[in-house]
Amino acid sequence: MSARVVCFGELLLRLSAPGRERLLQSPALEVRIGGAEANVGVSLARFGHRAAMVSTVADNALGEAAAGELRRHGMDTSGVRIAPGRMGLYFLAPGAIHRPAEVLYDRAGSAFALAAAEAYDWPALLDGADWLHLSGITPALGTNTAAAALAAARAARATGARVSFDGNFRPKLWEAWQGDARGILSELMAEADLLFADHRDMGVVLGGDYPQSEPLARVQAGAADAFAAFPRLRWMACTLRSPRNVDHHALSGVLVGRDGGTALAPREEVGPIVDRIGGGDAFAAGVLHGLIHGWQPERTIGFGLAAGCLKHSIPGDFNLATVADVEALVGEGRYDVRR
Ligand SMILES: O=C(O)C(=O)C[C@H](O)[C@H](O)CO
Repeated sequence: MSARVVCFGELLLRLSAPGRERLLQSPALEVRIGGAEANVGVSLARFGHRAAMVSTVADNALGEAAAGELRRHGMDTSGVRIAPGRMGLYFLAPGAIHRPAEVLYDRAGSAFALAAAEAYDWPALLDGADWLHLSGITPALGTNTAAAALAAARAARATGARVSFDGNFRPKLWEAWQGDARGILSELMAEADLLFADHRDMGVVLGGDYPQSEPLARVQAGAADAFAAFPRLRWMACTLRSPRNVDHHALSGVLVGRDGGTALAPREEVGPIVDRIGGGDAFAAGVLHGLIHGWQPERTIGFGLAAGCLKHSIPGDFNLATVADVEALVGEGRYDVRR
């Protein structure tokens, strides 16, 4: 079964230090294309869905390369606008062992951030869409993108498409313009059918405090608050991440339904990590894939977690795993050489 999924967000160039170096430790930076919503779209395209990107890129070679990279991985970019301005950048030092990864954004005033909400013709862009996927990064970029994200979500409701929203709270971006994260994120979450968020996101948005010591109980308490606050919401999902160190994490996944039913994917040891950026987006694409297929919650969350784990083995922001790769990890003989 293939669905049409429209993803709306900024395309970024990621400039990372080679290997495990610190930024500019040597005079080289590796360039990749990323962006949380595009990462979800590429993964869904690899899973066989009709994934379409809606964005605005700069009218220069960098913008063309970013859109081209999505096409290379099977996304429809006919909804990507080209406008004067610059591409957003982020610099990454991936860290190692006890030195955490560092992200430095350089995206203020990008062509995407400057695009007015009215630049997007949502009824046309969402024509035939089964799902719209958004994240909390887009509204964190300023008033234009916050208005555009809300217009997209409301248009999706009007056309009958479901809305998937990943909280992706990025404090540095909200602080840069003193945006009202709580008010804006809660307006967006109110439109969502599916929310990727944990108790920390719910703390930011609803002000809740989750003193439970057990991680699953905290997530369930956050989910209960989300379902009470947002009547449209049907599912909430998140990963539970326990870092052993920067290069090795234990990951599990949780999917909570409005009826309170909780499906838990058992913990996986993930390490040594090759590249964790985009792991949450790969998980989101995996969960969406399961929901599109109408799978039972246990199968859906198992697939989502396996997709997220596989991303940690792949350099760059995109999860290039196929359905067969993910199913091989969920199944027997997961580490056999495939020949
Ligand atoms: O951090 C951002 O805003 C990005 O979109 C870059 C990465 O692709 C993203 O964080 C991965 O989820």
